[in-house]
Amino acid sequence: MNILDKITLDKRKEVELRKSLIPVSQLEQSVLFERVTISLANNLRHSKSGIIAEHKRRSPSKSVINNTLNVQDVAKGYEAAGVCGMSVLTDGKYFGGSLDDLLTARASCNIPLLRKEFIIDEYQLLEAKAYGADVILLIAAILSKDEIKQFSEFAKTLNLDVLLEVHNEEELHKSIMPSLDMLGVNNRNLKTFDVNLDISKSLSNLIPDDFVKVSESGISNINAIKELQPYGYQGFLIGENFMKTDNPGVSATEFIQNLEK
Ligand SMILES: O=P(O)(O)OC[C@@H](O)[C@@H](O)c1c[nH]c2ccccc12
Repeated sequence: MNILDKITLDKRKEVELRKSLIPVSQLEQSVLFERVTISLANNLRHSKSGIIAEHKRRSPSKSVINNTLNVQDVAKGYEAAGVCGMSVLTDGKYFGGSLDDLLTARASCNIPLLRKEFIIDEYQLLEAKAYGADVILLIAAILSKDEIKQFSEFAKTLNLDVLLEVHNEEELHKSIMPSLDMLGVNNRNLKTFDVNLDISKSLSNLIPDDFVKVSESGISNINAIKELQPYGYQGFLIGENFMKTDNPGVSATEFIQNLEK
């Protein structure tokens, strides 16, 4: 079994337990259900740099990235750096994150927050909303076309932006539908962890112009972004490059200043 199958299998069990612990009616009572969300897609459309900065403590491909930071400082630092949005990993087992991280980030900044999660159930979208997300991620590799449609349409009823992630042409073809806001190309193969920026380049012309194009993973310098911009990318999701430093906010600040120079 590949790692993605394993993560998805574990996630199904986890979500069943979560549902038994916190009923939908309770999630819907969160004050954050009343909050007016901020659109990441809009921010990206109007930004020169288009950086989405991620909070990621560890990953199955890299083990520990940073264990000493706290989410509050990272969120404040990213906001001060002028990022378009922040991605918060909420998977515990493989990435060391939690929904509490999302809530802490929400309490610490006013930028769009992406719940970075392996979504396999509508319940997780209600959680995303209840814990303060503005955007959800849907991963084409683990979802059917019908599920992508169902989850993205449900997200829109909650006023959440939808970022759909693909890694190859087949995933892209099954995914294109009007209920998505952004199309992300993951440069990392989630089954093998190989990273190659050429994937963003080769898929770019197959993505219709009405979606904001986002390039994800393995971006470690501004040259990578300068190379990807001519292919129409307006968003760049960066995790490790910032999180591996002692001060991700300062790293993001310097990165954005150099990029906008
Ligand atoms: O740390 P990186 O290489 O900059 O990558 C960030 C982000 O793209 C990556 O964490 C990611 C992209 N898609 C995902 C899906 C699930 C978990 C994680 C991810």
